[in-house]
Amino acid sequence: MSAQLINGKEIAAQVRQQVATGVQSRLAQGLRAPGLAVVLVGNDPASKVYVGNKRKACEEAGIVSLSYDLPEDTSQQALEALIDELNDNPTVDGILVQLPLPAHLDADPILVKIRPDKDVDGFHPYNIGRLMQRKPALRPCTPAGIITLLDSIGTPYKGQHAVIVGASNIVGRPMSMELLLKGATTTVCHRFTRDLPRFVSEADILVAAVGKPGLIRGEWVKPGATVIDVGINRMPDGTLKGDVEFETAAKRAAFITPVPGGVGPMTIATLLQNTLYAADVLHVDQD
Ligand SMILES: Nc1nc(=O)c2c([nH]1)NC[C@@H]1CN(c3ccc(C(=O)N[C@@H](CCC(=O)O)C(=O)O)cc3)C=[N+]21
Ligand SMILES: [Mg+2]
Repeated sequence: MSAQLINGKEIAAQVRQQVATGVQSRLAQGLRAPGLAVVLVGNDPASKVYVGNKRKACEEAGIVSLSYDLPEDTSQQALEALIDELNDNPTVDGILVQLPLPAHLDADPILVKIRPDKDVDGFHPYNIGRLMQRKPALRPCTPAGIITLLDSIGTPYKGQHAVIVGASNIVGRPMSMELLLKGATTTVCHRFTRDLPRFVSEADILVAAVGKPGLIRGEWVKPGATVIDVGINRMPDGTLKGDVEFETAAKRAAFITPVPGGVGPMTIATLLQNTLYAADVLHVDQD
């Protein structure tokens, strides 16, 4: 392997420590600790693990985590009523509704209902619009966390070709806006892209966010590229595998993120940053 590993776990720990310091400084000023409401509907085992990790990370940083575990058969109306209540609760700075929701629920009206200044996932159309118009407010956690990783290795951005594989609302699309804001020339590839290997081979910065294990072949990677793997694919043997064929890609790349221990921990650390930002900067005197 010639690539240098980007240690997301370590950088995430540093970010969480910075957040903890920010929380301490609020307390020293006589302000309350930031509060994050985490809403989980149903019993999806993966969601339970993720939500558990988020709550634990909050508590370690001194953020108060308010848990709302709702039954699988929760109605759209009941979930929307909870959002109204959390929007009006002055001790709640951030609201996170874990996705995916059970099939009978429609996520869009829920996400639009969250007050944009409490939208710590950055999924509200207001926050997406702000990012698109290069005045980001609350930014989606995974793409923002990836920018923290790229900054940590001194990525030059300007003049670089960033290629994003995957065009989802939560990763690919906001990732393209983040990289464009940094001055990269940005291409988004997706299921209808013809000749994916050609685009990948031209990427100075490659972000893979498709959810297909090993889709990106190591031989496609441009020598010296920075490779960011967002894929978290649970294999039948229980191990996690990224979207990038790691061993071969690492021979050609200059920098690469591992799975696990790369992007995933950064998503959670950025959620904590967003919650502190919502409390410190976007605070509207509700109380
Ligand atoms: N409203 C909402 N916001 C989200 O941010 C959100 C969501 N819904 N739904 C699901 C996805 C997924 N996601 C991850 C967070 C951390 C890890 C993470 O910590 N991964 C560890 C491994 C964890 C494991 O072992 O499974 C790692 O990559 O090292 C992974 C995935 C947040 N998501
Ligand atoms: Mg606020």
